[in-house]
Amino acid sequence: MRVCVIGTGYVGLVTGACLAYIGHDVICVDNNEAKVKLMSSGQSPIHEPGLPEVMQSAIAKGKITFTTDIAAGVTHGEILFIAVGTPALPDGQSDTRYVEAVARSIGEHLHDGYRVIVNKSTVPIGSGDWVRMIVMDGMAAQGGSSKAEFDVVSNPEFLREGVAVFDTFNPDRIVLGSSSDRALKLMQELYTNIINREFAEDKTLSPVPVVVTDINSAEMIKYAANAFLAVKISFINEVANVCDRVGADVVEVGRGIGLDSRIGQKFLQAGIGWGGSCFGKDVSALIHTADDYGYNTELLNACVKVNQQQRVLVVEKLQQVLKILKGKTIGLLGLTFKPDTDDMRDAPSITLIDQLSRLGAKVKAYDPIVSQSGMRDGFSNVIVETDAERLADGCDALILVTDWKQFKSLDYAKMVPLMANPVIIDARNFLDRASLETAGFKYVGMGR
Ligand SMILES: NC(=O)c1ccc[n+]([C@@H]2O[C@H](COP(=O)([O-])OP(=O)(O)OC[C@H]3O[C@@H](n4cnc5c(N)ncnc54)[C@H](O)[C@@H]3O)[C@@H](O)[C@H]2O)c1
Ligand SMILES: O=c1ccn([C@@H]2O[C@H](COP(=O)(O)OP(=O)(O)O[C@H]3O[C@H](CO)[C@@H](O)[C@H](O)[C@H]3O)[C@@H](O)[C@H]2O)c(=O)[nH]1
Repeated sequence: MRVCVIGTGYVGLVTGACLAYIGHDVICVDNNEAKVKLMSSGQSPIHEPGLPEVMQSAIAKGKITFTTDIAAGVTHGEILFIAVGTPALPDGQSDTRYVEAVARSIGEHLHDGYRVIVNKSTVPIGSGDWVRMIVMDGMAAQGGSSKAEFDVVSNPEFLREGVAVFDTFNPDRIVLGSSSDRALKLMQELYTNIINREFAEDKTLSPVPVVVTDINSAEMIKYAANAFLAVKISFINEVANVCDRVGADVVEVGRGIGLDSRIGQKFLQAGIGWGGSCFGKDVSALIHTADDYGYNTELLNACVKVNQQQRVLVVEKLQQVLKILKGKTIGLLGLTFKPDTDDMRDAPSITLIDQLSRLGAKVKAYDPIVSQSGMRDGFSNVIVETDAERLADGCDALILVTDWKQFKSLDYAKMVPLMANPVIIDARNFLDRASLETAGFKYVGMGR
């Protein structure tokens, strides 16, 4: 099928490349010229395992092209995906201005035929009708000459960064929200190979469940899923804080409760709290939507508060060991919000850098992906080292911030003599306490 994906970030590029890989004819549109140039040469502007291979294979087969020309994309696609960012505004509500610009532009370039316009971006509940209205406005701007027809579908995305390609070929479910049978039929056809697990790791599994529902419910499913996961993490972090006080080990507790099939083992890793581009903004947007209707989301407010406290708690643990942080050098192991990505949006490391700098400490960092030049404006005070031993050199403490798997096998014994003070705060409960203590570290975990 002919597909156009508008917005080639973590979601749009992965979606476009994977759909092209399975045989669709895809045009990816982005208004960032430098990105389009890079992608056209087969390179991915983001670090996402497996993505360059999928892109290059699709390019070699002539299944995907990249352009800044939205008119070309809109003319080409039977299915038009909107996959631009919806970041949070300062008051917590979703900033839908990029979606609006794209929807208008689609309308301005829709001249004839039938299209399915898909909201892939995470958009506030009610955006389906709003996008329809904006597209119609764009079409009206053609002066009544447009003969095009279209339907809007909500098809929220559930991929995780770092495993985005895997998640696209092995989804837990596909959600389709629409009142149009015609549009729903085309969407099911688009995803047939994925539904039948033809590109899945385990091809013997039964087909991917497809949740066909109304647009509002589809939009709500996305927010509710992220909110539930954020609450689950805040819950285990709260349990960890009680464990710290009573002398229990939250890792054991998580294992013990997670074996209950009603609870499940996943998302029970206590630590520095959740971060990333989605949980914070999506929970805030849901809180904001509820507030628009006069409803106070007590549980979600608490989930956010626990998460904010959890980041600060790591600094408090450091203060308990070192007492004064002014004049101390602290080394951060990891900068990205999670492993296997280059994404630092709402990363806990940023809060740590702010807090530690405010308290007068010097901050150094080492991350397998983020280099000194990759640090965004405002963080020039952070020295990004090129390996973990250089990081340890002269530090009064290390904080394990991101659970990159290569951090498990660092030569910690070699790092101890390099440090002014061999302290490590394992803010993810990721490392082996016994071997670090044998190496000479004072080990501090989270809730254990
Ligand atoms: N990142 C994730 O893991 C994830 C997962 C599920 C859902 N989502 C949702 O998907 C959406 C996109 O997220 P993302 O992380 O991929 O965003 P992103 O910021 O990485 O990418 C957005 C892209 O859109 C482009 N863009 C902006 N305005 C444009 C325009 N007018 N025309 C063409 N291109 C334009 C930008 O240049 C950028 O490349 C958001 O709503 C997000 O909530 C993200
Ligand atoms: O037990 C856990 C699991 C995760 N995290 C943290 O939670 C955050 C989010 O992790 P994860 O969900 O793996 O990453 P994302 O790529 O942000 O994916 C989430 O956000 C996406 C954007 O909406 C959704 O598509 C995904 O389904 C949803 O998992 C990260 O900071 C993790 O370190 C924990 O602290 N403890």
